[in-house]
Amino acid sequence: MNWIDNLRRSFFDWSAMADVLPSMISIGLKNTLILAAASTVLGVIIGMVLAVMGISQSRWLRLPARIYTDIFRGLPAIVTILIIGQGFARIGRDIFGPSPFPLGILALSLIAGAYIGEIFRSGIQSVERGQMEACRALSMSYGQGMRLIVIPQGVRRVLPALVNQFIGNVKDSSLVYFLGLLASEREIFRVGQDQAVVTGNLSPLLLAGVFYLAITVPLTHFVNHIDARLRLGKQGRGPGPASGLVEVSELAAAPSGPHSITGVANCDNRHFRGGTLQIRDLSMAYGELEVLKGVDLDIPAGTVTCIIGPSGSGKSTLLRCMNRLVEPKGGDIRLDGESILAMRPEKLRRRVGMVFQHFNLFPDHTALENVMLALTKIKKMPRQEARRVAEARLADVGLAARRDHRPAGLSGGQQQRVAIARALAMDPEIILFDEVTSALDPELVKGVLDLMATLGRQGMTMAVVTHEMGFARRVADQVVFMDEGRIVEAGSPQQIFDDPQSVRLKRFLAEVL
Ligand SMILES: Nc1ncnc2c1ncn2[C@@H]1O[C@H](COP(=O)(O)OP(=O)(O)OP(=O)(O)O)[C@@H](O)[C@H]1O
Repeated sequence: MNWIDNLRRSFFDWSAMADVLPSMISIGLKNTLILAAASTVLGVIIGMVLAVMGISQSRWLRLPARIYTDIFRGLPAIVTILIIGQGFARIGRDIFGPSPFPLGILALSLIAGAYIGEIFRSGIQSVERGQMEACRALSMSYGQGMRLIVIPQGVRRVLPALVNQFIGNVKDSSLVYFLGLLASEREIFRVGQDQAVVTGNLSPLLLAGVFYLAITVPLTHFVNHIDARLRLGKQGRGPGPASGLVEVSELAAAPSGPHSITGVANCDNRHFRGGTLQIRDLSMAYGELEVLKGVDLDIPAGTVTCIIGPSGSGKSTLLRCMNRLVEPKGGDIRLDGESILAMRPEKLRRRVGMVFQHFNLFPDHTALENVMLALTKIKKMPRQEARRVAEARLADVGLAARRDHRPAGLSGGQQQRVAIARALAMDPEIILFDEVTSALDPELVKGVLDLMATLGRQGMTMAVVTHEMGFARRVADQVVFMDEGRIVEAGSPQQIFDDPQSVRLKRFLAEVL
């Protein structure tokens, strides 16, 4: 059993470990943490700049970011550390004095920055486009949308990868000893190695290994825990997302009865001040593709206009022109007589709200926070007042009890009703609904349509792109049939559904009814 004895002497010399332990903690651990933390912080700053440059529209910003990343990711860490630490030693001495420690931090930061930049860039680009659309529809500028929603969401998504990078820096910090650190600047590895030379065995290095693991393993698990917490949030009181049928029975059991949404009784007396839209000779193209070709349409105040037509006929594009999520190529749209093309888009979108097919709720925010966000950040409402308004709007859509739930904890129908509450909270004169029930399971469609019908009765001006012909027939004041970028027919539901004139509309109705 000689080899067991050898192993024990090499790795488990307890007295050698005990001797090195104090300097391992007071010198090695301290310096390793300083190197790793400082280079991660600097790396995050460099990485954030690189990420913003990397997603910029300008290739003159993208190109240097790309070159930087390729160089510092491509070089082995030790090469960068030696080039920076020794190549710039004189400048380093002039700036920082004799210690190579700051240059070591700089070298680690430059390496980390390249990786962190890529992490941030992919995180930001992984945020769905709909999130920015929702921000813009809530009258945020591009910068506000990035700052308040897209970047925080992207960063949260890459939190585990960032911590991996910190762990990488903890490990890479062991390479800085090549620069010839002063005794008091040694990191964990160097302290262990020096002592290993003195004792003639590897026990101090084994202890160094244990120190590295003691830093990195708990950190990984802690971050996984935080990540799960951030993703799912604190689930609010009451049941989680129940089956669709449970939700339907919840709605039916609500105080105001099955034909309106919970709490709508509270706002049945409400009357919206709807605005008027006049669309004249509107055209719009995506590059060469002409999508709208001279559209004329009047949407009177307090009325519901349903826009129907085959896929690709330009319905969503027409809607998006009304709040300038896309810019028309020609023609004009007037809101209460004033051309929307002359307005600042953010100002226009306060007056013209929008609800999307895929809800586009902010996943890191509870239902209440989703509704409050634009009130506090855009309308600059005091928090207490914003909270009161948001609670009232959530009650209007029957979701008072679920205000502390995040979108992931709500059914599709509930998410869509939160999205409607979010649009309503801004007090718009007009709301645009873009196929808002198309992504919902069949049993949840009715709750959302009933809510929209109630809003229509209360005088909200609404433009609704829909495939729900029953809803259009029942609720619309006018129905507009579009095909190939033109309005082919418009009229009352009776005219459109019972007495279609054009061959195209007859064929469309034969397909869908
Ligand atoms: N961002 C875009 N870039 C390029 N083309 C687009 C874009 N968005 C839409 N289109 C094209 O414009 C045309 C009209 O699209 P639009 O979404 O307005 O139609 P729609 O009637 O709403 O269709 P659907 O009912 O399928 O949503 C389609 O041919 C579509 O492929």
